[in-house]
Amino acid sequence: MDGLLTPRESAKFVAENSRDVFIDGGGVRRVAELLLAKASGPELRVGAWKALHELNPRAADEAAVNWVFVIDTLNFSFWSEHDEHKCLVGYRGSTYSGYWSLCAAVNRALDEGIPITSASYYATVTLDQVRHVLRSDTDIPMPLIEERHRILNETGKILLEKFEGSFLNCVRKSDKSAQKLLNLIVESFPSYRDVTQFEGKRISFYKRAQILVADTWSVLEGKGDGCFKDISSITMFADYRLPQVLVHLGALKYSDALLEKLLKGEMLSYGNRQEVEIRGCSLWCVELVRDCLLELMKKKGEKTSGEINSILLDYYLWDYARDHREDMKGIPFHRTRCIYY
Ligand SMILES: Nc1nc2c(c(CN[C@H]3C=C[C@H](O)[C@@H]3O)cn2[C@@H]2O[C@H](COP(=O)(O)O)[C@@H](O)[C@H]2O)c(=O)[nH]1
Repeated sequence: MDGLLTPRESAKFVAENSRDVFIDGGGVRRVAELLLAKASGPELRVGAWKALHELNPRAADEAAVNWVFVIDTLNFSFWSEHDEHKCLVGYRGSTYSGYWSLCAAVNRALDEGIPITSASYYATVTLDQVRHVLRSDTDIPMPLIEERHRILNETGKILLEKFEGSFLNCVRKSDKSAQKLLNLIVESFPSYRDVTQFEGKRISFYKRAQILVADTWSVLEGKGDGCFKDISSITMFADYRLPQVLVHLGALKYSDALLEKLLKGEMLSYGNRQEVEIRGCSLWCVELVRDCLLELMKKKGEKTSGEINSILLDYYLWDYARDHREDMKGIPFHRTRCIYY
């Protein structure tokens, strides 16, 4: 698309023109120092994706890649009106909420013999079948079920038409370039086109397309088809959890007016100026944290097993948000109901 800024360019432009969201330099450094202590630990490496998360596939084969594809095709909008009443999915003795409830539901379906990760199935799956696959153990269903059904049909049909029904074929058309794969995803699959306007410019965050590239890199353990030479060009994923944890850690600040609005639980529509500022400043904030962390590591002479990139920082901060839900209760996340994040 002509004149469309990349996610990194978009984030920089938004951060430079933001009125209600601010990056705090001291907070950025404190987050970098928090991460420095973890730099040589088990979390900040590609293997953590499997080691730390029991629902993620163990394998690095075609089926695992197609699991990632259907998960990230549905990886959006899990928040509920009231946090105490939400969709929950019980699976193999544990109960999962939010993003993990999606993974649990998909794994439960596979255990039940429902081929939910096969394009030939979800290209024509019915709404009732999707309701069954994503069913909640509470009376609160997973949000946007109808949209999830529409997107499954749309995406499945395209995967069959263009990539013989397997996302691995799409990966193999990317010449092991993360950026080529990112562009192939947004050109081929409409629901991944996370683009909007800000101050008269066309901007992109591509949250689900970027996390799809990242999760493909992770499930393939950064090897073989997943050995993307430019994986570090992928930025963090502009969702609704990262801004919350960045505010909690003091790296991001909201104006009083915006904070008041979020504390009241007011919805922000997709593409609204304040919603764009939250997403853009969060993305740019993580880029600054990464730069600061790499600087600190150089000074300290810290060596790590692989390159620290924005994906690994994002994964760590997202997991941190999950593990510190109680501590973060006073910090509101922004409520946007959409299919993009
Ligand atoms: N920025 C960022 N956003 C992420 C993820 C993930 C899942 N990735 C994990 C899976 C394997 C890896 O090890 C990652 O740890 C989901 N989301 C987004 O969060 C929101 C759901 O939040 P909650 O309601 O609390 O479950 C929703 O917008 C969803 O799209 C991430 O990693 N980064």
